[in-house]
Amino acid sequence: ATIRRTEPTAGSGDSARRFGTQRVLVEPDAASGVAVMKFKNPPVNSLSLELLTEFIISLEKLENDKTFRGVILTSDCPRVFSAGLDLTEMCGKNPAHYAEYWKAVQELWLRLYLSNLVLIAAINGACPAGGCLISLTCDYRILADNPKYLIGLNETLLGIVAPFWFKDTLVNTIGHRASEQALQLGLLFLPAEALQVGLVDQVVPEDQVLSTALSVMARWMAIPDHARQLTKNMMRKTTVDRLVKQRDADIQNFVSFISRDSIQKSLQMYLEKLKQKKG
Ligand SMILES: CC/C=C\C/C=C\C/C=C/C=C/CC(=O)SCCNC(=O)CCNC(=O)[C@H](O)C(C)(C)COP(=O)(O)OP(=O)(O)OC[C@H]1O[C@@H](n2cnc3c(N)ncnc32)[C@H](O)[C@@H]1OP(=O)(O)O
Repeated sequence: ATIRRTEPTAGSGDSARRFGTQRVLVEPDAASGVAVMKFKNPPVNSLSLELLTEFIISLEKLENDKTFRGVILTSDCPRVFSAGLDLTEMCGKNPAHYAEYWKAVQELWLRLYLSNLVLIAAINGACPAGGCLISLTCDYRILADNPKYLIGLNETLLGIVAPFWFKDTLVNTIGHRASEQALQLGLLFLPAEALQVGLVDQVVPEDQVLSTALSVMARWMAIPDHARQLTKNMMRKTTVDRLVKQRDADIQNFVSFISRDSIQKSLQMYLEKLKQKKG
């Protein structure tokens, strides 16, 4: 993927020179040190290998540019933040592909979860499974108050199982008992329920998600970076190390689990159901 610069937005000067890749738009504002990263992989921002790769490249570019201290993650696709992992990457492929794909999923989580940036999820659409995981890696989550925008780790509804580091991320956010129930039942929470259980930090009207994210960002960026980053690291490093210590085993575990005929069948059936739903 190549990073492309696009023309500055009207009346904004250099600080808003947008850049990004085909599937990840980056709207940087150097003056405030905040960049907005938008997933743009229509129709539902499914986390394809390409999107994961482009996301990692764009995130790394922002992390390496000391101008930026905070990033807001949001969607350029209407009604959907992200539909989660791209199911077509996990069925009908070969073990080598599954391994490559899962390594990219791990990489995205590792980079986001321990990022030195302030990360705020401006959730402007449905946020199941992998989409929910991305929002959980952020420091703060704002969800649009729309009953269609469900959020949760619903893997069991597909007949699959969220891996331990998905589980750990959820437990770190909503606690063990709430996670135990949410994961086993594959719960997708309504905005008010997500707020109540602590899955999101704020629920606001749809047209206030981004402005709210910007004002929350200002509050987080008022904290001296070094102190905040060391504190974030203290809170999250044990969780991250659990995966780092067994990354290859986790990949092998994924490949053997996802390659099972029974799992392939349930993923195919789930995809078919998604397509019938429209018919
Ligand atoms: C012990 C454990 C060991 C190892 C680990 C084992 C297993 C791995 C664990 C995996 C973790 C997985 C996490 C995941 O993210 S799996 C993906 C789960 N995602 C979902 O369940 C969401 C499915 N999608 C939806 O619910 C809806 O699409 C929606 C609410 C997001 C949006 O609804 P819309 O009505 O707006 O859009 P649709 O008509 O449903 O979809 C449009 C289009 O997109 C296709 N599509 C939707 N979601 C996905 C997806 N996740 N991947 C690929 N494609 C997707 C859908 O089929 C439609 O396609 P067509 O236009 O009909 O071609």
